Amino acid sequence: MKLHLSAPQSNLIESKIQITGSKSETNRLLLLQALFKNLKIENLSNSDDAQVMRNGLGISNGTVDVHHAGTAMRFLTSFFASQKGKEVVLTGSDRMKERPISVLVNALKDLGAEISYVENEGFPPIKISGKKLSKNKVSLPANISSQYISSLLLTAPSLENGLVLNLVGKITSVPYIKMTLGLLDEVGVKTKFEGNQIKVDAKKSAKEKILIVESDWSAASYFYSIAALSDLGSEIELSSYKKNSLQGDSVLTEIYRHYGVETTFGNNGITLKKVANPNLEILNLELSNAPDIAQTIAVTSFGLGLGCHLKGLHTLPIKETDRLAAMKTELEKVGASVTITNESLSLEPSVDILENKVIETYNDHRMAMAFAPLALKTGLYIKDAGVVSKSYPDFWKDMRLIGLKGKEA
Ligand SMILES: O=C(O)C1=C[C@@H](OP(=O)(O)O)[C@@H](O)[C@H](O)C1
Ligand SMILES: C=C(OP(=O)(O)O)C(=O)O
Repeated sequence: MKLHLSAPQSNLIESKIQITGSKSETNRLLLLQALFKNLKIENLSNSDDAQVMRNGLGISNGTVDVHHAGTAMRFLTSFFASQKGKEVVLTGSDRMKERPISVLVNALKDLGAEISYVENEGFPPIKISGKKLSKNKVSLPANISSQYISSLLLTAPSLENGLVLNLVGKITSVPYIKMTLGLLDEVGVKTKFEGNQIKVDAKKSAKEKILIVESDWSAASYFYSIAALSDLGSEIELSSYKKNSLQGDSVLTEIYRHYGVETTFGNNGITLKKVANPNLEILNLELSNAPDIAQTIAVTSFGLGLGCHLKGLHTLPIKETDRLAAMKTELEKVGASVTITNESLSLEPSVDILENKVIETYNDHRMAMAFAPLALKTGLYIKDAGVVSKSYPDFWKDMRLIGLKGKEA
């Protein structure tokens, strides 16, 4: 589906949006619910990624296809490997077959797991014969993806003696590891994270508990971008968010002050207000702890004609697409001057935005959602706009609530 986006009637935006539950929290809690049957979960994400995670957890024998869902692939690998009697082939989309998994497979094999590669060494699909894992200490690189670490941590309570992880190298996407530990703590699992070592105690059962998933902060980033690109006085209410969030992307509240957007908390949510014009200085950010909002920030900067230098982006090339290369290609299409390295993206200040260009989305929900706010400044086309359902199926419906109409082209 190709959508043509055009500016709303007025760039003074006033709206209230209820955003779906965090995809990251949801996929963690679904796995923990499979280990601790009496957990109840509310405000679950309605994303494709949550759906494939739920479906996968219900399969004991046969093929499990997680499509594009990275956390489902990584989290289910440890789950199946440590569940005696599970015999599965864990596969995904063509892109998923290019997203490396050897760090996790090697760690699980060191713990005694039985895993083999079905096609290419180091990549999905993988054949897993679940078994009781005897060992409980393992080292693994921490600078490639935090998901490998979260995967082992989530499964750790079901191991006979818990688990001790020694993390090698610079730890990336740290807030996601802390989210995992925070949720383990919430269900009563004892954990300790000191230096480069994480310990998780074994736990066979948990008390009945209702866990409420906070709405998705990465999804909130697109409304921050809209607020930044809109007129002074715009006000957008989003729910349901809280101040002491487990999500690292809540750093948006600080980052978007640079663009004149203030955040206030209240009524089980946040209100974004455009209170000032943007700071015209180049925005320098190190985003290794919030990789998923890099695309949003780059487009906001471009839409305001501002320069930015975003680094700490070394994980972007192995996500849904090579996000650095994709962002360079698509931003240059609309007139940006972009420089990328293997871990950074820099934008020169710009004056013109080329209108009615067709933005490719590369099977990446965040390519579609990051570019959508640019419609406040110029008409543009979004190709394969349905990709948003990976994390935010109601995205285009909510864009219409904001006044941003997408017409099928
Ligand atoms: O653990 C998680 O829920 C996630 C971790 C991050 O991946 P990396 O740790 O590979 O950066 C992030 O990009 C992804 O959207 C979700
Ligand atoms: C990278 C992402 O997800 P995953 O790694 O789970 O596919 C994302 O949602 O931006």
